[in-house]
Amino acid sequence: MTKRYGETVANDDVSFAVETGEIFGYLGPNGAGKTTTIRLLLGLIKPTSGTAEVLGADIRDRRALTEVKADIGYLPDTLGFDDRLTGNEALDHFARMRGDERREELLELFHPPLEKPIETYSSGNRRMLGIVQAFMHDPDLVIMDEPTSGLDPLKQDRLHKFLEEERDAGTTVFFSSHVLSEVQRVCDRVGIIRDGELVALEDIESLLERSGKQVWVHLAEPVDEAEFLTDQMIDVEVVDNSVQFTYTGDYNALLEHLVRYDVQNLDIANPQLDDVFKHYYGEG
Ligand SMILES: Nc1ncnc2c1ncn2[C@@H]1O[C@H](COP(=O)(O)OP(=O)(O)OP(=O)(O)O)[C@@H](O)[C@H]1O
Repeated sequence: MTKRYGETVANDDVSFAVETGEIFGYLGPNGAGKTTTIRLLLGLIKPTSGTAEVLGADIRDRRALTEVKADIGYLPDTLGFDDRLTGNEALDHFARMRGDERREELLELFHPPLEKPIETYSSGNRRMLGIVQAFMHDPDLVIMDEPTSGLDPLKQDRLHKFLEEERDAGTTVFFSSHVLSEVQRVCDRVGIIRDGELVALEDIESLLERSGKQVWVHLAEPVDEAEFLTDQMIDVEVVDNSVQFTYTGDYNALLEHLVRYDVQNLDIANPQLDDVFKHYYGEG
């Protein structure tokens, strides 16, 4: 799909598939184009060119999309509730449109103050009401725009566990985020969007694997950069006797290289998604 706003290409020929029963993370910084994709998928805006299918319905086919929406849950970035309603009244409103067979069960996990008007809610309480609303009709597919924003760490954790349970029960989850650690923790696959373009589309494991190892070495003597560094070491930082780098080459070659030095301390770890992310968003 492509979506233009005048000169701005908010989505530039974005193409991906989300498999049934997976948690797909849609990652990118502010303004990258995540909300645009989500609004396109829900038929709230029209693509400039291209199209997509959601649960078999073409997003340009209003009638087909309306039919499948009974099986879709949607958590928007800003909730379109009438603020004068109480939480209960808002949920009643959505229940009349789509059903609410899981309402009570969800309210045990996420419990906004239902008797109060929404205009008095904190952002976390708004988000919780939105989560209950998105799941209470037991949808097959849930699309969420930054679902954890505004939630405290315990509630975030609760949502992550809940999403994993839903996925295990067969629900398909698509959510956008700019929080790398949450995508790394809960998602099966990730699409990374930058300036409207999809720059990576992979399962988390292979994204991390392809991204090498994070190595930290402390030598007995100051590091002689000219002698020590090889082409397979990238993002190098040298401070006195210590050197830190991302290693992308053959592991045996690294070990053979290191035995030539008096190594006092060594740490080799998988990169965090943050480090991977820097490759896509860092300068150059
Ligand atoms: N209605 C609009 N009119 C003009 N430009 C828009 C409109 N909606 C979005 N844009 C532009 O499209 C680009 C992508 O915006 P979008 O909201 O999709 O990003 P995002 O990744 O969801 O960002 P955030 O994380 O801040 O919500 C931005 O440059 C934004 O300014």
